[in-house]
Amino acid sequence: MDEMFTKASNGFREIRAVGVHVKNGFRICTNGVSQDVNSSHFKTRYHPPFLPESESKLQPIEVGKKSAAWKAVDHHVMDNFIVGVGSGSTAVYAMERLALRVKEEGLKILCVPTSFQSRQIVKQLGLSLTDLEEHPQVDVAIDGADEVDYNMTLIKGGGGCLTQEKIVSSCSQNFIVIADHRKDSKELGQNWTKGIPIEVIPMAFVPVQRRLEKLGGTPVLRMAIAKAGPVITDNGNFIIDWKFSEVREWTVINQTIKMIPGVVETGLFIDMAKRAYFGQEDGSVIEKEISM
Ligand SMILES: O=C[C@H](O)[C@H](O)[C@H](O)COP(=O)(O)O
Repeated sequence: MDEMFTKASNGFREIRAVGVHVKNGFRICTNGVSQDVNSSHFKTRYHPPFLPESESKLQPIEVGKKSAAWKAVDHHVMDNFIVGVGSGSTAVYAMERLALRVKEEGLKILCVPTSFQSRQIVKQLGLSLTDLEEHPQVDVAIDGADEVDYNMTLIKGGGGCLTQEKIVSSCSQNFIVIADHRKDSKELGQNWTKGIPIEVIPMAFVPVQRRLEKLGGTPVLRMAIAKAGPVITDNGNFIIDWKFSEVREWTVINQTIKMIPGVVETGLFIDMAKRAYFGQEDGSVIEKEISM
């Protein structure tokens, strides 16, 4: 495993050396890959077309999601891998790509789902399911995000699946984020304005809301759309969306919120992802990696 990822990183570094000219902060390389020359973090752009031409009927945002998902699956999934499969609309494209690779290349992989949704899709696509009881160590987890800041701190849980997603990604040797370009922010809250999702035990939601109010910002109990009452998570809990008022020290905030009795998990993913793929509307993919 380690050797494989080292090889991949080395491959990127070799690419960096063949730059021919600089445009818009990217070093444009002879092989169609370009890299950021300004950032301390490592940033690569894969130029279109990445997807087959048949994808031209997709909406531009969907092209971005699908390009990012395919790139991540193609780069990071190998034969005999245990793969954590995320939740949400972008993760669906990753699962579809996994199914295609299983069919075309005969890959043998087992999928650990992160929600009822991803478990259903894995089954529908004929992929093989496993769980953390059978495989507590996952080779790679590939999942979407609601927002990703410059430091690769994430907000997740827009679809209410944060707790199982965080458990699976914490068991993964490699956690890869896939998203369309709208999720790529300098600071949290720049593009995602719905707040940080927090999963809470139902009987504790009022005391938790009060404690969150003392931290500043506005905690809002997430209400269901096609059901009376609140959203119920896959774990039978409620979600409070904490609309924060300012950029914070997220590690401290995360620890503070997690210490409130009744809080199950927060949608802040800190120091978990090292690499993110952001799909652009033209089908190109920008990869960001935090250098360790
Ligand atoms: O609870 C949902 C998950 O955290 C999703 O991964 C996240 O909301 C991103 O979803 P989408 O890919 O649909 O934007």
